[in-house]
Amino acid sequence: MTMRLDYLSIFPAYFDVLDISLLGKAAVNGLVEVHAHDLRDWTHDRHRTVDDTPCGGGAGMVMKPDPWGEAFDEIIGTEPDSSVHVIFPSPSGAPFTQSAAQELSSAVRIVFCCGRYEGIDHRVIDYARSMWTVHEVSLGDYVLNGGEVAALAITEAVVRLVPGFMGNPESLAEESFSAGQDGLLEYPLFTRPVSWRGLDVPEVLMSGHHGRIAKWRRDESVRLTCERRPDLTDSDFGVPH
Ligand SMILES: CN1CCN(Cc2ccc(Cn3ccc4ccc(-c5n[nH]c(N)c5C#N)cc43)cc2)CC1
Repeated sequence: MTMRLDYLSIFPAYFDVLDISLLGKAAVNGLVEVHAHDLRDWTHDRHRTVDDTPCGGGAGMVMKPDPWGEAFDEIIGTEPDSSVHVIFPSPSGAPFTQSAAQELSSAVRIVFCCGRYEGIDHRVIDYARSMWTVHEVSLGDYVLNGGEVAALAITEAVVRLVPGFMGNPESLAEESFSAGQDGLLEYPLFTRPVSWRGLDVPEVLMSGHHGRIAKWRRDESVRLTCERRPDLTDSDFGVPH
């Protein structure tokens, strides 16, 4: 089943990068189909205007609803369809998580609505909710200038989970935030040479003793998680929930 990805933005060139690397290969293999659209193609004035001043006053500009509505009609259609997932990256969105990426990896169609300025007229989101499955998501607690970078990050997190995308699906099982790791951060990784600029690979990893190696890796994951992500640990026992 091919996953269709659409990107609506006033900077559609952001998504040219999706033609390279693994994502480009997935497109070639027919796993994903990528379409980037310039929102200004649905404006009708000489200046191709997409923004206006905020009702009620305030700083900056707000994206007008009209171009979004006309773009939706042409790109998605005018009939409700809950199988279409419409993603609005937003600083006020719910934190995007690995489980959200996992859920979206089985979607047949995802449309990314990349806002700019101070954001998109809220009626656009309300309309989309009346038609499709809408996700207002945030990458994290820092401010970006628009939704494009978030759309690229979410795309990579989702598409790499699509069956057939990753050459070695086993590598997905051992990742941070994936269910199999009990919510722990990944342990430190090493490869050859064994000694590099006076720094050596931990001896246990060269011992060939799989039990000791597994214990060292688990201990390192717990240590790192307690140090860097106490929010993921249970303070009573120092281990993840
Ligand atoms: C009255 N004030 C009240 C505070 N706001 C705050 C504000 C609103 C928009 C923008 C710029 N912008 C426009 C579209 C858009 C989408 C995503 C993101 C985004 N930022 N950080 C993430 N993790 C993001 C994601 N994902 C930013 C975006 C910046 C700051 C301004 C108006």
